Amino acid sequence: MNGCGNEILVVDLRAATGRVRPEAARALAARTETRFDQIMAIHRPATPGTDAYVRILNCDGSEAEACGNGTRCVVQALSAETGRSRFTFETRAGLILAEEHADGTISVDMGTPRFGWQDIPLAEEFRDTRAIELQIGPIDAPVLHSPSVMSMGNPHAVFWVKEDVDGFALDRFGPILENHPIFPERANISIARVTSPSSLTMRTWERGAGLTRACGSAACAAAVSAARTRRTGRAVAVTQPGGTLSILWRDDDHVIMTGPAEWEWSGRLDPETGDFQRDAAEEREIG
Ligand SMILES: N[C@@H](CCC[C@H](N)C(=O)O)C(=O)O
Repeated sequence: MNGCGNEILVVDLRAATGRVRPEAARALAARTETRFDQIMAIHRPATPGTDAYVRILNCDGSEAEACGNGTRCVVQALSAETGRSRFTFETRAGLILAEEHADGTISVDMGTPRFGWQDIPLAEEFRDTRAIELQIGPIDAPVLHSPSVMSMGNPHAVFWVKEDVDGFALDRFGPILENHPIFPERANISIARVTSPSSLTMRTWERGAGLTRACGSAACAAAVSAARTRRTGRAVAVTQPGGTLSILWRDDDHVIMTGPAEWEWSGRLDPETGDFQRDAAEEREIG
């Protein structure tokens, strides 16, 4: 499936006992046919009252706490299977509530943002995480500097720019910043530009996945950081190369992300080895 072009393998392991091994994830990611940004592995619920436990893997085999675009894909897959529209998932970041609307778009309650340096986490104390001392490029003329940092369940840094976000070599700066010692658990790195009091454009270098066409949690992080720094209001349309998401930072502090999900193809996977066989059925669209 994909969520705004973020390539997602939704792996149904509810009837299985195993897990997707990191080696299997890397093998799948290495093949053109099964290349992906994240795996959303659906397991039987671990906690009463939830519909599933969802384990999230990046294409480098690392685990992530949150994945907004992938969560919308899981909702659409389970809604197509069950006819239900509301779901509660458990992830490493906690409980996630989501709902499919009549027009096919899906809203995910991404939880509440955290701004404390230990919560993100950062390697050293920063009292104000709206803009931290971090820069890349020549010391006296940095290309990117002073990012807003926060946790949306997973760590994010958002660099604010005034120019077109496509003009920055994120493929070059992304890996350096993702692995900067200030981020002991690495970080998702975004470049964002405010285009109006209610809109942003952005690009993201994802932790464990590299450049992607969209990142839901990064869109939430950028929208919250924009509102927190008084660059925008609390309802923002965030446009990424793969499409636009609506983000609302509600007054109760919860962040609601709304956008599409799209089914592409299916197949059978061995989660131990990554062996994969695509179904004969041709591409179809749900929702
Ligand atoms: N694409 C995702 C984010 C996936 C996880 C991220 N790369 C991480 O390691 O934190 C999204 O849509 O949120």
